[in-house]
Amino acid sequence: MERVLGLGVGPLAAGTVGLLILLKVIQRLRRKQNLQDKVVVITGASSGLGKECARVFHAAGARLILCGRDQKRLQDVVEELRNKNNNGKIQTHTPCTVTFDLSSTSLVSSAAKEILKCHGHVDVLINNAGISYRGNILDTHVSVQRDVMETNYFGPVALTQAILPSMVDRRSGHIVVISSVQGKISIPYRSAYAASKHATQAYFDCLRAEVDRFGLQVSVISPGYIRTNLSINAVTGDGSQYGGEIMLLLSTKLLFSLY
Ligand SMILES: NC(=O)C1=CN([C@@H]2O[C@H](COP(=O)(O)OP(=O)(O)OC[C@H]3O[C@@H](n4cnc5c(N)ncnc54)[C@H](OP(=O)(O)O)[C@@H]3O)[C@@H](O)[C@H]2O)C=CC1
Ligand SMILES: CCCCCCCCCCCCCCCC(=O)OCC(=O)COP(=O)(O)O
Repeated sequence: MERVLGLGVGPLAAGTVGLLILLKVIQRLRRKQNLQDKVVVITGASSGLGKECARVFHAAGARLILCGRDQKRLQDVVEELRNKNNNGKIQTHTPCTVTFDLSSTSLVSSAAKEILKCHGHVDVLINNAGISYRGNILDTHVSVQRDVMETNYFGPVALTQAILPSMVDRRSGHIVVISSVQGKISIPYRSAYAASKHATQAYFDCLRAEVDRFGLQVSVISPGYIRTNLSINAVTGDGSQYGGEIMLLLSTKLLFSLY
């Protein structure tokens, strides 16, 4: 009996592992298939995480709407994607662009109309754009606290609320927001940023609970540190740009040139 069991366990384990791998492959293929022709909006698509998302979703065949404040930078991303060779396996689409400043919430609703005009609806909204802040609370103007909140919190809220009714009407849509570990844990000298991400976490958690009945999905993504331009572009307590890594870069270059 033991020998029979012994003989049976090896093939059974191998078969199970094989089945699990097959399941994973099918799941991955289905996920990719699901993105074919889907209308995906990405804010902050000119740089960092947003640009990387654009590459991945474009390669999966999504119809992208790329957003940011600078048309030229967005157009550069569009050109990069158009020149990508995907071996013809997946049908890709040239992305549209919509340029607007998320911190001017009064402009967001007209931007949302422009977004909805591109393909008539939105399947996935990725609220990614954001800015960082570095400063001591004692030296930070309240206006800076407010500015960070406008971009990181009220901007995504306004855009989400402008797109949401069309998703509810279709009983379909996925809203994603890029928060941060700092949406869960606060660390010193990052008050405005951590506060904006905590607010983001709370708002989108509420939204998830409210729109589940319409079949809509809401995901809050909380990354740790990723090397992008975020730190360089951080605002400081007086509203000026931090640019810390540029200074580090310049001083290293200067040291090398002196040497
Ligand atoms: N990098 C990291 O370590 C982490 C980042 N995150 C989050 O990821 C998101 C993306 O950051 P990351 O890619 O790192 O940063 P980047 O600085 O590389 O990109 C930020 C993007 O946001 C856009 N943006 C900034 N301000 C505005 C505005 N007022 N209106 C419209 N667009 C704006 C920028 O576009 P443009 O300037 O052209 O308008 C740019 O495309 C942010 O929400 C950030 O908080 C979360 C955790 C870790
Ligand atoms: C047993 C004790 C455990 C204590 C754990 C404390 C862990 C604190 C971790 C804090 C991680 C923060 C990750 C932040 C991710 C993020 O949003 O990064 C971007 C920025 O913070 C903004 O960039 P900047 O470089 O300007 O800070």
